[in-house]
Amino acid sequence: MTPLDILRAHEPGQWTRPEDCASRTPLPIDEGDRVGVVLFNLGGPSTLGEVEPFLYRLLMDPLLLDVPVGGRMRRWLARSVAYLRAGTLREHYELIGGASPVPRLAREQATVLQDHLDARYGGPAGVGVRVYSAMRYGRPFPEKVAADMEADGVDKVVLVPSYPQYAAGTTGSALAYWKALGARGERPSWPTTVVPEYAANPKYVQAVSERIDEALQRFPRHVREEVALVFSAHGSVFDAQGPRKPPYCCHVHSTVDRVMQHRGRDRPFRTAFQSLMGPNHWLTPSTPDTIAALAEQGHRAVLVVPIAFVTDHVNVRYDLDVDVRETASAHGIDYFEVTAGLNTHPLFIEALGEATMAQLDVPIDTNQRRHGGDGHAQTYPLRPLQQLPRHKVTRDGACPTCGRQWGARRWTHPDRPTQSATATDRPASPPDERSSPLAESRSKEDP
Ligand SMILES: C=CC1=C(C)c2cc3[nH]c(cc4nc(cc5[nH]c(cc1n2)c(C)c5CCC(=O)O)C(CCC(=O)O)=C4C)c(C)c3C=C
Ligand SMILES: [Fe+2]
Repeated sequence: MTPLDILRAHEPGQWTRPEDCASRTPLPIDEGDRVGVVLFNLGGPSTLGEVEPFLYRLLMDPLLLDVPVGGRMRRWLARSVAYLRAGTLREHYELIGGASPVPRLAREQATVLQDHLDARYGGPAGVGVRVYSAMRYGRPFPEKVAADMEADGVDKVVLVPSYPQYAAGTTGSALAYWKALGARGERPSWPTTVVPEYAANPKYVQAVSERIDEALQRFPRHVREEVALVFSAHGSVFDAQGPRKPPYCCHVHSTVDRVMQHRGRDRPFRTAFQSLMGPNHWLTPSTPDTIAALAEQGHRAVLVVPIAFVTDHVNVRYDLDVDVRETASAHGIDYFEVTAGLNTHPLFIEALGEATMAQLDVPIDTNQRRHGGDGHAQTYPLRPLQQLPRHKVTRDGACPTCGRQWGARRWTHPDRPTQSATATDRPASPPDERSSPLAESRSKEDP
């Protein structure tokens, strides 16, 4: 399917909410079934020669970039901007190793996820699981992946976008493409379920927190205590209002809230949006502005935590690690670091596994000890990793920042079904009010 085909198939107003795509009931799986897990990603150029076609496909996506021109005019515009932007972008890719790391890292994630799903769930349940990596704007394209799945005899499908937070331009776009392929008869029609988001999955949250701890070790010991965190989400255009307003912002704030809750709100933090381009109405504040504001408030050490994507990529390794680092230095930030991507962090792979399994009804209870689970778990975060139980998902999380009911789905512990919403959703008090001049900003993010 060409970028022009997907533009023509696009119906405005669709795919702006997880509800537009998510299945509300788990997909029944029988013993002997072959389940194909499609791990969707944005993709990226694997060579410098692929930079311009990658950009063209991206700029032709009506869900990512909503501009008031269509058809051939849009194609001309996308080609021109891709041509103009490609020169600069190639330089950025050259600086980070000559290509996008996304395709390689996404393949690795798919391999490790497959091993995990097989060992933890598929094997004990007698279900064949195969994980496929598919890219929205690069290779392998979803149509090629669908052909492989057909050749492999897949019976049922789970679509797992690698984006933790739902945005129409990322998850929505991947699903719209998959749906359009089905509508055009370019892939078989399988019984299918979708993971809409996993922004508050406890293992995902814990994996982000571990990346923070690793990166804190890179700061000199004497400043470590005072490092401020800037959670940096990829920018998104923010013009739809009212009930169709996309939940992306609420999901990002949900993730940040859970990570800081997990860390006992140990230090000052901010949430910001990066890599904004063009004159659109982007989510604010921007990452560079936020760092400048922190410098003005007297902070000297900043750790940036990319939060809306799960591998290293050019907008982290160049935009943050090179460009924003210079901005930070110019504003007097003496110590500046960026966390590594989650990539194949074991807890993150387990989170993807839980998100996948939450959409499936498998023939046995994989929580039972004889099936590799841990039977009855009492406390969630302190259990050894291999013993963590499968979590159930509810849909009643509220955004910790604006209070709308579009926060991330809440993951409740199967052995503590009565756990109150307030215990998990309300920002925690700081563990102690230290007498440091930064203490007042530890407890809660500034507006
Ligand atoms: C123009 C509008 C764009 C929106 C809206 C947008 C949202 C968005 N993007 C990501 C994740 C990634 N985007 C990446 C690259 C990239 N994104 C845009 C445009 C928009 N993204 C462009 C033009 C590019 C190309 C790079 C550049 O020109 O700077 C990447 C990097 C891929 C790589 O190969 O390294 C990621 C990752 C999210 C999560 C998001 C959320 C709404
Ligand atoms: Fe992007």
